[in-house]
Amino acid sequence: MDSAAPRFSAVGSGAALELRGVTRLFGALAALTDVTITVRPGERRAVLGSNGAGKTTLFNCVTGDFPPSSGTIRFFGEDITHFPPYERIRRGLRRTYQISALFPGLTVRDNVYLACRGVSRGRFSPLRPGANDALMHAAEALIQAVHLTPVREQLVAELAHGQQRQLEIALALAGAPRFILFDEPAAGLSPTERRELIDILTSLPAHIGYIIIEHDMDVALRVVESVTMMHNGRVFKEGLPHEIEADPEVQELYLGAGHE
Ligand SMILES: Nc1ncnc2c1ncn2[C@@H]1O[C@H](COP(=O)(O)OP(=O)(O)OP(=O)(O)O)[C@@H](O)[C@H]1O
Repeated sequence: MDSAAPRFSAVGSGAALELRGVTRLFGALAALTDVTITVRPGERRAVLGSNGAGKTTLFNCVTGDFPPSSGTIRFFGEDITHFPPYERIRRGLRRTYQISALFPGLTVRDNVYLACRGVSRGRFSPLRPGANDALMHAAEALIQAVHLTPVREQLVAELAHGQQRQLEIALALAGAPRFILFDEPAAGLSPTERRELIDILTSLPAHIGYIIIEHDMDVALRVVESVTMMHNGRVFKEGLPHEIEADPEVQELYLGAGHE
């Protein structure tokens, strides 16, 4: 993204997400070792690395799915290292999963509405919402943001795979997030669906930063302005997308290892 520098200055200078010396052990295995990463508000970062590099473990530590063994994690300046996941969600952190978390028997609109309702702190009537319901308006806006307006009345089970992935992004956008962790959003997508995904991610509001784990380099490097390369649970390299792409060590370690 060429306009990265002006976009950052417009959204603030403190860190959105800051990991300091994060280590995560599973018995004798160190899935993460002394990982230090700083992501600014509004920044979009790819975390790349071969299988087992520690990418998913990194996400799990940030979301609170399991805590780090040592080190600290700050979210917009606040130490969240030992917060339960829901407290992180309340502060505007979201995540998508490789495995779908959708309700297949409900429509697109109902899925997004329920997500909006789930992260809202208001009280609700048990009656079905009307068209003027504020949360319903919010849901419609999110459906539009992920290009699903034409299929909003369809059941999720009837959607194409790519549309389901788009819907997952809408759910992550519910309730004014400040930062999103995207876990391989391009997995299993067709070339057309990948282009659509790139369009959706690059059109997100400027203040929403994210980290994306993505094996598809064509997608990853087009939707971020910075890259962290991991290897064996450690940060191996950081840089701009074109620097990482051209780096001989990265090419040998990752690009040459079956990833295109
Ligand atoms: N719950 C767990 N229990 C034991 N070991 C785990 C657990 N989760 C991850 N690991 C191990 O930690 C290391 C890092 O795994 P992780 O899933 O974070 O890597 P990854 O970079 O996300 O890989 P992939 O690209 O295959 O998803 C691996 O050796 C993995 O086997």
